[in-house]
Amino acid sequence: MLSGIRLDEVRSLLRQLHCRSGESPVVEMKSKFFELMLNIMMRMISGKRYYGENISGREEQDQVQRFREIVRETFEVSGATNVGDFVPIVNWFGFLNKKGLEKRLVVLQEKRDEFMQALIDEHRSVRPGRDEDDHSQARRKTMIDVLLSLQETEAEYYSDEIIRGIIQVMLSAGTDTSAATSEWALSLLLNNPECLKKAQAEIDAKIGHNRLIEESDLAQLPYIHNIINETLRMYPISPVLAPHESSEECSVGGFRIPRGTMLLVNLWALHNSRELWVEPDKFKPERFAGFDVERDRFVMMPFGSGRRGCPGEGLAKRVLGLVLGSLIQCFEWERPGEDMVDMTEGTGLTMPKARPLLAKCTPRRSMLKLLSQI
Ligand code: HEM
Repeated sequence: MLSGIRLDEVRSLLRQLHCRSGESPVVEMKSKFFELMLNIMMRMISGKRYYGENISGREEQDQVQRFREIVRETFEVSGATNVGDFVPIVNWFGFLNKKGLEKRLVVLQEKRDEFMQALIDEHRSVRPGRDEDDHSQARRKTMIDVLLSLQETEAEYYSDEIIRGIIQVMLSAGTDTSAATSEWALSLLLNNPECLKKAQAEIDAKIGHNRLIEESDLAQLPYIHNIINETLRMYPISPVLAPHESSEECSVGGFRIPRGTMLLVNLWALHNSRELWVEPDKFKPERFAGFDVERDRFVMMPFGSGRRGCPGEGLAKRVLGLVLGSLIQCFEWERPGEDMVDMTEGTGLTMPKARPLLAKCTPRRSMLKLLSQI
């Protein structure tokens, strides 16, 4: 669903990277991935893009500025881990600080609500015409349109408040996560050029140079999947998953867990354990060739597991495959100098790289004709 939007946005990134003639070949990729994921998500939600080309008009510019401001503040506030959430006694000492953060969150939530409500109202006033044929309706239908149709039949559940909540959770859980994973993956490939060559060879053999990769090609590109899995194993975006709470008293690994206890799963330790993985600190996408999703379910779970596992897993894997596959198909990627890419982990809501990735990007000769046509 909405795969045309994802393809269009990835092609816009390819165009940007190609049309840099005269500029340095070294590109800062962190912001490129983040803006790409935000554009993909907002176009699927509302049909609008807020970064890059094709943004014109005074009113549109104002809306863009407001959206970017909200995004900046959201990630700034959510990146500020509040230690008191995990160790409540700290709140006794940092009471004033906590109040300050809470106040910022309340003000930010008001701004977000106002922005999202305006989008919902706009969609409500221009619903896809009932006299349009099925094909053009499907083309124009955004997630807000779908949620508003559900509101017509299940008004109590699909209230505007719930729709605003769904938009917000998709933006905060579904953009930074995919952007950061793309950045870790490309960084790992720059440090392991033999894996990059192998991925390129797979794409050349299965897709060739006469057309660009599409999502439907991903099933034929197992090595790209292996790269994504290996990246998520080594650099899981939520290293301790989201905090869970026992709804009943239970037992975990022989320990009695009272009802209402916060439980953090140390995913990073599981993914990097020497007992479970051979040479866990080495980037070896090949290790996933014989991976059995069912058998190895609790050894590798970058998207969590069970009822509260990530509902965006399928979408994330499709987007990551399309983005990485397209970048590898169209460009040669190298480190800007002799030094290895610094893989130090930073702090934040989703585990970011401490230093944004700089990469040398040159269009592949065999892809120049196609790149000049997009
Ligand atoms: C590489 C990309 C992504 C990774 C690694 C990831 C990972 C995770 C993890 C680890 C959790 C917590 C699961 C748990 O505690 O058991 C989670 C929750 C969630 N994710 Fe993702 N995610 C990604 C992309 C997405 C996308 C694209 C969306 C939406 C379109 C999304 C929506 C959500 C939501 C709504 C939750 C909360 C689920 C709940 O609490 O019931 N995620 N994700």
